[in-house]
Amino acid sequence: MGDGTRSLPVTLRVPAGDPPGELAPGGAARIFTGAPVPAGADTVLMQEDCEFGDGTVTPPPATQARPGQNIRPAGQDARQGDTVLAAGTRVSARAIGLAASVGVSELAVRRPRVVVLSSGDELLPPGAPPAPGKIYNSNGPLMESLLADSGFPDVTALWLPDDRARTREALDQLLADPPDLVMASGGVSVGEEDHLRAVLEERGELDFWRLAIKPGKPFTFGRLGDAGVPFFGLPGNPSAVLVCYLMLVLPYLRRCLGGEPVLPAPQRLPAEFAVKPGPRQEYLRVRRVSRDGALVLEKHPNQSSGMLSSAVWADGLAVAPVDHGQAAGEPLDYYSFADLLA
Ligand SMILES: Nc1nc2c(c(=O)[nH]1)N[C@H]1C(S)=C(S)[C@@H](COP(=O)(O)OP(=O)(O)OC[C@H]3O[C@@H](n4cnc5c(N)ncnc54)[C@H](O)[C@@H]3O)O[C@H]1N2
Ligand code: MOO
Repeated sequence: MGDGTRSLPVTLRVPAGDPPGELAPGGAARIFTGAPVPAGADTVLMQEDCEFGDGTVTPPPATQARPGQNIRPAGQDARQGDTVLAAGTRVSARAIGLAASVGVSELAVRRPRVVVLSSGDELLPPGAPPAPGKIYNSNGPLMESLLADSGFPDVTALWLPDDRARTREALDQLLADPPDLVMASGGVSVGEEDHLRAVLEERGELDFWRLAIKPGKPFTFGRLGDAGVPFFGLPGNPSAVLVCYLMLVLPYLRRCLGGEPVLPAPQRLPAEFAVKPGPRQEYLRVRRVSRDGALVLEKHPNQSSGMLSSAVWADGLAVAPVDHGQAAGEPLDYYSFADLLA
């Protein structure tokens, strides 16, 4: 470093990409952003702060320079032997960037294979002409897309009719090459045509049936076949599928993969609406709105579990605890869809 009065000969030029080289004592190097610091140099000054002569440079007074400035030390991001991505880390774009920065071009990943089942004789595939008594299968595409949005793209989607023998056959077929998880919608309530839960009991075991949540009451969990493939039986109502996936299936998948936390921390926000006490924990489709500069929760007026337009209108879920009533203005836990899927 100069003392501000002495001009130094520029003896070296170090473009980015060149090997470091060595700076002779008493000399200065012209160096470019991204270039390695030559041996013998300990400080980089910005050219704007220097004066240039014919092959010489006059640095600013030493008081304006700090040794090491403008140098990124080797090992600043990661040192040899450091774990840069711990097991259980989701392979995000950020993680891929970090792996690439340490020269890693391939990562060993666990990518669960999920089978999505949509059950019901009333279901038509979207795109088919409408027909009396039929509705479009929204849960299949919803489940597939929720899985893809949360990092699980390896999905096989199947349709099951309301038929015990064919349901049995389909489960046997998929157990010939067991996936990591089966997620079904519909057929888990108490109707005579609800066969999935019955076949689960034949072909595996039912761990539990029914939860005190709204929507999602007939939620079913069990294990299929000798492999004990986890089976999530989601109720057929589309908003129940959305809530049960975000609050039950996705946390389970994350826990299996070692990713913590499995749920984001909720935000506590005042609700603009009153809550009536009820026997089930309720997941309300809400959105955050700004009122007089403060964020509050607005509830969609129609919370029917059969509809999805309210889920598209909403930007998240507010949770009303069991047997809990409150007046408008009191706070509730809120999870944004973006946080839940991140
Ligand atoms: N007697 C009782 N009936 C019902 C009860 C109950 O406790 N006792 N619970 C109700 C609740 S809560 C729910 S949720 C539903 C769930 O029943 P299932 O899981 O057996 O579902 P399904 O009956 O097959 O379907 C319910 C509803 O959702 C429609 N659906 C089904 N699959 C799809 C799909 N892939 N895409 C779009 N919509 C779908 C289906 O047509 C029904 O309207 O049970 C209540 N009944
Ligand atoms: O789960 Mo049901 O969706 O409570 O209506």
